[in-house]
Amino acid sequence: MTTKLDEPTLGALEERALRRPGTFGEHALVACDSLVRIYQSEGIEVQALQGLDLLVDAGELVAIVGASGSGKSTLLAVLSGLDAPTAGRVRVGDWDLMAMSARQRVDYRRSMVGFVWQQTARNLVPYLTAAENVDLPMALAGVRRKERATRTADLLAMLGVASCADRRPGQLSGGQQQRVAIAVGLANRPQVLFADEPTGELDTATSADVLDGLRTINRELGTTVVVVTHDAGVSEHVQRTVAIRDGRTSSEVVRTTRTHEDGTEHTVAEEFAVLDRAGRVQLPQEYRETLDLVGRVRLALEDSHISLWPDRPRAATPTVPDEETTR
Ligand SMILES: Nc1ncnc2c1ncn2[C@@H]1O[C@H](COP(=O)(O)OP(=O)(O)OP(=O)(O)O)[C@@H](O)[C@H]1O
Repeated sequence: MTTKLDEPTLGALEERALRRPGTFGEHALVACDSLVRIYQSEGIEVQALQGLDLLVDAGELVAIVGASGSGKSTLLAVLSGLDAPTAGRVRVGDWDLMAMSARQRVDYRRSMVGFVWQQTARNLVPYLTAAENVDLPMALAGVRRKERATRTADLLAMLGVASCADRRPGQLSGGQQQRVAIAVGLANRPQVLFADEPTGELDTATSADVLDGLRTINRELGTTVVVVTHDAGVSEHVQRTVAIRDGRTSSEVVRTTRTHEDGTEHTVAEEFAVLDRAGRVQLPQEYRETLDLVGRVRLALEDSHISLWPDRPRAATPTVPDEETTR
């Protein structure tokens, strides 16, 4: 989106980011604090990230969803060390991505993080077999041949593609290619695997297989996984889904498994709005439409919650139903 007059200036955003205390998300593995990324394109400013906050704990499997243009790829480019934000802070493990030299950036990309991209051609070398593709990053990192062979076999087996070891990418289905790509991304034991639309070119059934592969490696190896997608259906496969809107985190869905008294289990999905550090909260569109919330709204602090309702004559709002409460 283009810059509007009432949007904060870059200077103001930078100043705000620097004012923040340094402890934000100190226990998280991935911490994005007020990330801003502004592109200059033919004299027009595009604010792809507008103060985005995101925390991911070690061992989590998180999906980041958002409409086209919401800033997902920009965020992933920053987290993968390919792009630098205009302002804000970003840390992955002990790596401060704002202060890395070119050399450190290469080390970071080789040792700390792994990637799976939407285009399989970007993930796999076409003239190498699946096993050779998994072997390659380890060979470049100087891992001994025997250890490489064991790890390659283990990863391909874990991802259900052991039988594809001697085939080239062109001889594999799209889903098999992406599962081999996950193995390649994990070869050098990264702490985090970033996947950008890994199921974007696949049908629903094959997508489920690939997501299952991500869940398996998250569970078996403990690798933290961040999947970026425009497919809201992915949220059914992960514990936490973070929605991005207009370059900011807007809401989160957390799925937990609860056990009934009779021992049966069921999954509960709870939606949360995300309050940013300036106190802004984005109300879900359906809430705004249902209550016709536009422009100025009434706000009241209650004992345990905040009430918010349309700015209409008082007679029309004698009580505040629970549904109008923000969380
Ligand atoms: N290199 C660039 N130059 C100028 N504008 C850019 C550039 N890259 C991205 N943008 C703009 O930044 C905004 C966010 O883009 P981004 O690609 O991060 O969104 P996205 O959520 O990944 O979208 P999609 O799902 O379509 O890939 C968009 O308005 C886009 O046009």
